[in-house]
Amino acid sequence: MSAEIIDGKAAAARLRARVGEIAAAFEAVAGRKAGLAVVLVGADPASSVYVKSKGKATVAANMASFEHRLPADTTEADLLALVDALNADPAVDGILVQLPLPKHIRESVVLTRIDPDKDVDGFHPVNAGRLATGLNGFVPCTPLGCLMLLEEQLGDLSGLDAVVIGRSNIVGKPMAALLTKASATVTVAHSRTKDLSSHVARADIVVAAVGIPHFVKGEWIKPGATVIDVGINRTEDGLTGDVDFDGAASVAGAITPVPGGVGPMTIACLLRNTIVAAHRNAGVQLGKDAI
Ligand SMILES: Nc1nc2c(c(=O)[nH]1)N[C@@H](CN(C=O)c1ccc(C(=O)N[C@@H](CCC(=O)O)C(=O)O)cc1)CN2
Repeated sequence: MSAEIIDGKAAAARLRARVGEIAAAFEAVAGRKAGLAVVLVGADPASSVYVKSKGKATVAANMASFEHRLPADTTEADLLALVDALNADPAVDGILVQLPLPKHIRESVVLTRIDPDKDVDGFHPVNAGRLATGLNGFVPCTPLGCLMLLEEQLGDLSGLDAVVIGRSNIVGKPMAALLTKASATVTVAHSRTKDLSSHVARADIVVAAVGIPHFVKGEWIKPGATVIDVGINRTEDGLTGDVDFDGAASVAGAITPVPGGVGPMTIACLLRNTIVAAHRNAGVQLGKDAI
């Protein structure tokens, strides 16, 4: 193995600590804690663990956590009523509805009901539009975490060739927008891309977000490239990413592991978005480069 292993756990711990400092200062000025409401419908085991981790991390970062666990047969109307109540609650700066939702609830209807200024997940079309047009809004946590890891690793990304594999609203599309904003030259590849390996072979940065274990082969990677693996696939062999880690690590310059790479950055960036939301909602100034 020649690649440097990018330690997402350590980067996330640093970001969480920084958010905690800013949140303590916010409380002193605003006279209240910043607040994050997390809503879980049903009892999917992985989602349940993520929601618990979010609550713990929120409290550890000096913010208030409001957890709402609803039964799996909750109606869409009842969930929307809860979102309306959270939108109107001045103690709540950020709202997150854990995905996936049960099949009888329309995800897009629920996500577009969240007040865009409390949408710390960055999934509302208003925030997607803000990101696409370079306006200030909330950026989805996983791609924001990937960008932070990339900038920590490489510094300025301008002029670099980047391939994003996957075009979901949650990761692929916002990741491509963030890399474009950082002046990288971006290719968005997906399941219908012809000759994917030739695109990957040109890339200085590869972001894999396809949801297929070991989909990206080591022999596709350009020597010295930086590889960001967003995949979290539960297989018989345990948790694996979308990249053939051993193969890619033997040629890449740097690579994120799974677990311990991008995943921990998702929750750290959620805290980051929440403290930013709190400052905006309370009209308290936050330095441009504070976080
Ligand atoms: N409303 C949202 N729903 C979902 C999101 C999201 O950002 N907003 N992302 C994922 C799940 N997720 C957070 O919600 C999440 C996924 C993974 C991790 C993480 O730290 N993973 C660890 C491994 C942990 C494990 O064993 O499962 C790692 O990669 O090291 C944190 C958060 C879908 N839903």
